[in-house]
Amino acid sequence: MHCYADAFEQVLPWLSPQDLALVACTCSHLARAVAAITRHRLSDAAQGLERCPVPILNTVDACLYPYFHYSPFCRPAASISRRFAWGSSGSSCLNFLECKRICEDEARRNLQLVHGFQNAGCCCSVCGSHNLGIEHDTNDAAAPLATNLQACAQDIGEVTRCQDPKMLDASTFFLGSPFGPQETRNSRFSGRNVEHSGSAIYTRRVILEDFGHNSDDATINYVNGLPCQASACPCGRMIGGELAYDEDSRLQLLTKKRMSDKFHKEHDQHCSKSDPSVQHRCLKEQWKFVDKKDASSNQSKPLNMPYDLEEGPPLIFECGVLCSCSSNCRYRVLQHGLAVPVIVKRHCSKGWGLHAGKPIKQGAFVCEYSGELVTIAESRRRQKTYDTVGSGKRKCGSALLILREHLPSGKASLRVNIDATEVGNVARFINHSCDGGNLLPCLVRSAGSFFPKLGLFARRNIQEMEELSFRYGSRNEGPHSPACFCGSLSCQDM
Ligand SMILES: C[S@@+](CC[C@H](N)C(=O)[O-])C[C@H]1O[C@@H](n2cnc3c(N)ncnc32)[C@H](O)[C@@H]1O
Repeated sequence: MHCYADAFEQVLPWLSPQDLALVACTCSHLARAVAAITRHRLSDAAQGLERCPVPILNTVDACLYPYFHYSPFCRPAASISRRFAWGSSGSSCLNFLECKRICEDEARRNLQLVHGFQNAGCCCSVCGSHNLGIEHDTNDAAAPLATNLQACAQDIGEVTRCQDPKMLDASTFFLGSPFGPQETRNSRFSGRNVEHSGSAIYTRRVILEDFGHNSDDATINYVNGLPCQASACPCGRMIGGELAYDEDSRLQLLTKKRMSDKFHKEHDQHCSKSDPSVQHRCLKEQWKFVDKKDASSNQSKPLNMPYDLEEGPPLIFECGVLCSCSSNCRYRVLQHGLAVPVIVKRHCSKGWGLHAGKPIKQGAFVCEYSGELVTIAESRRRQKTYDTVGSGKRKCGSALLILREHLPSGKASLRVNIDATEVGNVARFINHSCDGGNLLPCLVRSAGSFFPKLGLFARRNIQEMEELSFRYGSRNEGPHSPACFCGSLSCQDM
C-alpha cells in the first residue's frame, strides 16, 4: 500500500469534493487519505500559498467546503496544467514564491508565444481583429468604427511615431510611456493581426514593460519614466495621482499640495543622478496628469466613498521587477499576496463569504482579486454558461469580474476579464454590497508586470469578524440576476 501513498498524494488533492467522496467509498486506505485532505482543506483554503492560512467555517448548513483551484495570482486561462490543487497533506505544497514565479513565467510566456491578448483577456470591441484590449466608448458618437490599429490608436488620441521601425512587424507594436522614446526601447508587446506598423500606442496610465530581458540595457529601470534606484524609491507614492501608498504601505488620498510638499524633495534625491531632461519631463507629465484628473470626478473621491468597478476603479502604481529596490520595498504591496488574516464563512443566503480575522486599518491592502484572465469572447461564453447553470437547480455563484481602465482620452477603455469561478484566491469569496462595502477595489500597476491587477484595500477601519465586501458594479436587471442579500440600507432588494 505504501507504494500507492505517493500516488494518492499526487492525485487526490486535484479531485472535487464529490469525486473525493466516491473515492473514499472504495477502500479504507483511500477513505483515510480523503479524510486527511478534507481536514486540510477545512483548515487552510490557501494551502500554504499565502502568508496567512485561511480557515473555513460553516455553522449554517451541511456544505463542507468550497472547491476551486487556488492561485494567489492571475493566470492566463489556458494554463490548466498549472492550476494548484489544494487540500494535500502539505508535504508537496508549493510555496508562495514558487507559485508566484510560475504564474509570472506563464503569463510572460503566453504574451510572447501566443500573439497578443489571446489568452490574456482583451480585445477591441470595435476593431475586433486586433485583440488589443481597447474598447471604444459606444456612447461616444465621435468614436469612429476604426478598422485597423492605426485608426484605433488615433481614435483614442494617444499615438506617437516609433523610433525604431525595425523592431516592428505585423504582429508587434510598442506600449510606450508618455515620456518619450527613450523609455520605450525595450517595451515590446505582441498584438494580433496588426496591419499597420510604425506606431506606438500609449496612455499615461500604461507603464513600461520589458519582455526582452536585455539585462545589459539599463534603460529598463523606469516606472512611468521615473528611474527607480533605491529601497526608498518614491514610485509608489509619486505616481498614480491622488491615491498612493504611505510609509506604512497603506493607501492614502494624496492632495496635490501634499504631493508637492512632501514628495517633490524625495523625487529630486532619487532622480538626481539621472538625465535632468528625463527628470524634468517626468515631473512635468506627473503634474499634468494630476491636474487632468482633478477635473475628472471619480479618481479624486476619498477612500471611504463607494467606488464602482464599472466606473473604472482608481489607479495606483507600485514598484515592481523593473525597479532596483528590494522585494521588501514598502511600495510593493499587492505582489506579496494576502496581507491580513481572513476566514471563509458560510452564510444562509449568500453562500460563502470572506470575513476579517483581525481588525484591519483603513487603507490597508487585503488581497488581490486573482483568477483566470480570459478574452472578451470567452468571458461572454462563460457568463452564459454560469447564467444557465445558476438558473438551474445548482445555484452557483460565478466570480467573473470585468475591469475597465478608462484611458485619458475618455474615448476608450482597457478591458480585463478575471474569472475566479474555478481558479482564484480568497477574493473569490468576497460578496457584493450595494452601499460600496468596506473594501475599495483599485487597479494596481507594477513595473514589469503587463497585466493591471485588481487590489482590494480597506475603505475604512474594519472590525474583527466583519464581513468583507465591495460593490461589484451596477446591477444586472435580467432574468438571471440573483436577489441581493447584502442587507445594506441602499440595497435595491431590501
Ligand atoms: C465572487 S462570488 C462570492 C462568493 C460566493 N458567495 C460563493 O459562495 O462562492 C459571487 C457570487 O456570490 C453571490 N453573491 C455575492 N454577493 C451577493 C449578495 N449580496 N447577495 C446574494 N448573493 C451574492 C452571487 O451568487 C455571486 O454570483
